[in-house]
Amino acid sequence: MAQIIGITGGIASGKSTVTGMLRNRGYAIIDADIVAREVVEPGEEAYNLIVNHFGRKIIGENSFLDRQLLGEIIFNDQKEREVLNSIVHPAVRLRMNDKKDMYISEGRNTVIFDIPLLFESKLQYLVEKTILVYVNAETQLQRLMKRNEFSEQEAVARIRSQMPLDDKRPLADIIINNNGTVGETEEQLEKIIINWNLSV
Ligand SMILES: CC(C)(COP(=O)(O)OP(=O)(O)OC[C@H]1O[C@@H](n2cnc3c(N)ncnc32)[C@H](O)[C@@H]1O)[C@@H](O)C(=O)NCCC(=O)NCCS
Ligand SMILES: Nc1ncnc2c1ncn2[C@@H]1O[C@H](COP(=O)(O)OP(=O)(O)OP(=O)(O)O)[C@@H](O)[C@H]1O
Repeated sequence: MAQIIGITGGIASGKSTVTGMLRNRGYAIIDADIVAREVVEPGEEAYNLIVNHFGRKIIGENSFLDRQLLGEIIFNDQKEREVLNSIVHPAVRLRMNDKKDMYISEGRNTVIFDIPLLFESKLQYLVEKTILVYVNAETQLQRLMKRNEFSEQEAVARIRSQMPLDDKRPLADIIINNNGTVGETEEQLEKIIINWNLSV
C-alpha cells in the first residue's frame, strides 16, 4: 500500500522549497496550486462559473483568468473568497484524487500532496500523515514581500486569509522549521524520510 503524505504550511512558508527537494529525490508530488490553475483554464467548468460570478473583467490575456485581479478581489473580501473557493476546491479535490490514483496504479510507494489549505479545508482525511512547513510570522511576511514584490499591505491581506501558522502546529504530525537555512530544512526532511520509511 502506498503511503499518502500531506505537506502544508502557509503562503511563502517554504512548501515548494521542501517539495522541490522531494521531487529531486524522485517522489510523486501533487501540487494543489498547480491543479488549481489547471481547473480554471478556459473551457473548464470552473472557469465559466468564475466568469459568470466575477464578470468579464476577470478575463485577462489569451482568455485566461486575470489572476492578479482575482487575487486583489478575493484576498480583500472574505465573501468573494468563499465564492471562489466553493467553485474551485471541489474540482481541485477531484483532480488531485485522479492524479493520486494514477500514481498508485503506477506502483508508487509514496504519494505526496502539497496543499496550502489542508487544515483550513479540513482535508486531513485525504492523507495518512501531515508535515507542516513552519516559519515565524516575521519571516513569512518578509519572504512573501520579497518573493512576490508585494507591499506590506498586500502581503498581510494574503497571510490573514489563512489560518495562522501557529494554530496549524498542533494539527500536524510533524513540523519542519524553515526559519533557518535551506540546508537545515533539508536535514529535517531527511530525518522524516528515514523515520517514516518513505520510499519512492
Ligand atoms: C486567487 C488566485 C487566482 C491568485 O493566483 P496567484 O497566481 O496570484 O497565486 P497562487 O495561485 O500561486 O497562490 C499562491 C498562494 O496563495 C494562497 N492562496 C491561494 N488561494 C487561497 C485562498 N482561497 N485562501 C487562502 N489562501 C490562498 C496559497 O498559500 C497559495 O499557495 C489563486 O490563488 C486562486 O485561484 N485561488 C483559489 C484556489 C485556491 O484555494 N488555491 C489554493 C490551493 S487549492
Ligand atoms: N530556508 C530558507 N531560507 C531563505 N529563503 C527561503 C527559505 N525557504 C524558502 N525561502 C524562500 O522563501 C520564498 C517562499 O518559499 P516557497 O516558495 O518554497 O514557499 P511556499 O510555501 O511554496 O509558497 P506558496 O505556497 O505561497 O507558493 C521563496 O522565495 C523561497 O526561495
